Amino acid sequence: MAHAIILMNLGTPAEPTPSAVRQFLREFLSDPRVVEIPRPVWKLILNLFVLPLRPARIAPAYQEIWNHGLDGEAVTGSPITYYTQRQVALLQQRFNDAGQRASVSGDVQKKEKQEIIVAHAMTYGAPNLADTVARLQQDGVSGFTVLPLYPQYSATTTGAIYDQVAKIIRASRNVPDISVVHDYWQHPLYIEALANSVREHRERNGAAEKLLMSFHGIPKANTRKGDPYYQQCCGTAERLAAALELPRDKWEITFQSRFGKAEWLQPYTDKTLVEWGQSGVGSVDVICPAFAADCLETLEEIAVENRANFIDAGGREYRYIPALNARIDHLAAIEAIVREKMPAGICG
Ligand SMILES: C=CC1=C(C)c2cc3[nH]c(cc4nc(cc5[nH]c(cc1n2)c(C)c5CCC(=O)O)C(CCC(=O)O)=C4C)c(C)c3C=C
Ligand SMILES: [Fe+2]
Ligand SMILES: [Fe+2]
Repeated sequence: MAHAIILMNLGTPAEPTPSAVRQFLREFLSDPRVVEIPRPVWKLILNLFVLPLRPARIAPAYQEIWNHGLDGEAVTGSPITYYTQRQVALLQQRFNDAGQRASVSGDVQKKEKQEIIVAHAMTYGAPNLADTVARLQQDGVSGFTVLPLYPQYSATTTGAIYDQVAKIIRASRNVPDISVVHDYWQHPLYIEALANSVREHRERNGAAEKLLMSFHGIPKANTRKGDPYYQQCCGTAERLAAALELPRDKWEITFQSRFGKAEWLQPYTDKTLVEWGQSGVGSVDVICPAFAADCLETLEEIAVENRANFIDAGGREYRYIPALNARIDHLAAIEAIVREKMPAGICG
């Protein structure tokens, strides 16, 4: 008997080409969890405007981040996949080491010990969750703990993963023993890892005048309808600021990656940086706590596009603090979050 931990993130195109980006966006943007516009209207917009035009515009940005790492990391392929695979390998190692320690100390009888297998899946693109679960079942896995790598719950991200789990359950006669972590926006080890990353960054570069915490946005209407994402982002930001003992005028929370014409969560990251540059803020550190791995939205939109927004508006120094990626304290947080969700009695 074995138990599997599946780390999930959003996904990415198979290649940085317009046709692969189109294929990825078609799957992603067809999910009613992501875009809530009535289906017939959205289908028209998607097929007439978004899919014919956006891939050619976005593919060059994907080309820039492909094989691109921060701090000298030798990233291959799309960074989000690379870092998720690193997280899988390091988490597997942690469970193997813990299992070995338990065997040596005699805590676990050999016959009781369950093998823990760590894998990853992407909500869109490859590898998908259904194929991953089926493959693991063939390898003898009977129980699953799914960790959406989204610290803050949103129906657009974590909700979409619950849908995919529900689909697997609906299609099963002997339904798998499967549980999903709902959120971890206030987990002390997650907050500690974020705070450590800011502290280390400041030790190397000095502290900027302001710390900007930029979260991926969602439409404002989703919050009005009950999506807790906004409140959870604010909760993470306040806890991070408290851990760093930052006075309120030294940090700000903003929302990035607006898509379409509707109003999204505010303040917007790009507008804030322009305002700061124009109003004499000289230096800014930017962290993106909602992203467990660096990806297009951090490496391009934050580290490149928004740097230009700030500098062009008069800002002097702009520093992006990398996502938690494969940091040891991030893996410690992930391990703790998963262990808290795993059924009692499973050890590894
Ligand atoms: C259309 C609406 C979108 C919503 C709602 C949305 C929410 C959301 N997304 C992430 C995390 C990521 N998004 C990424 C890329 C991306 N996101 C959207 C749109 C929405 N996201 C698009 C169209 C794209 C693709 C790029 C583009 O065309 O602009 C990624 C990066 C993937 C990669 O390949 O690197 C991540 C990660 C969160 C956390 C979130 C809501 C909380
Ligand atoms: Fe997104
Ligand atoms: Fe974006």
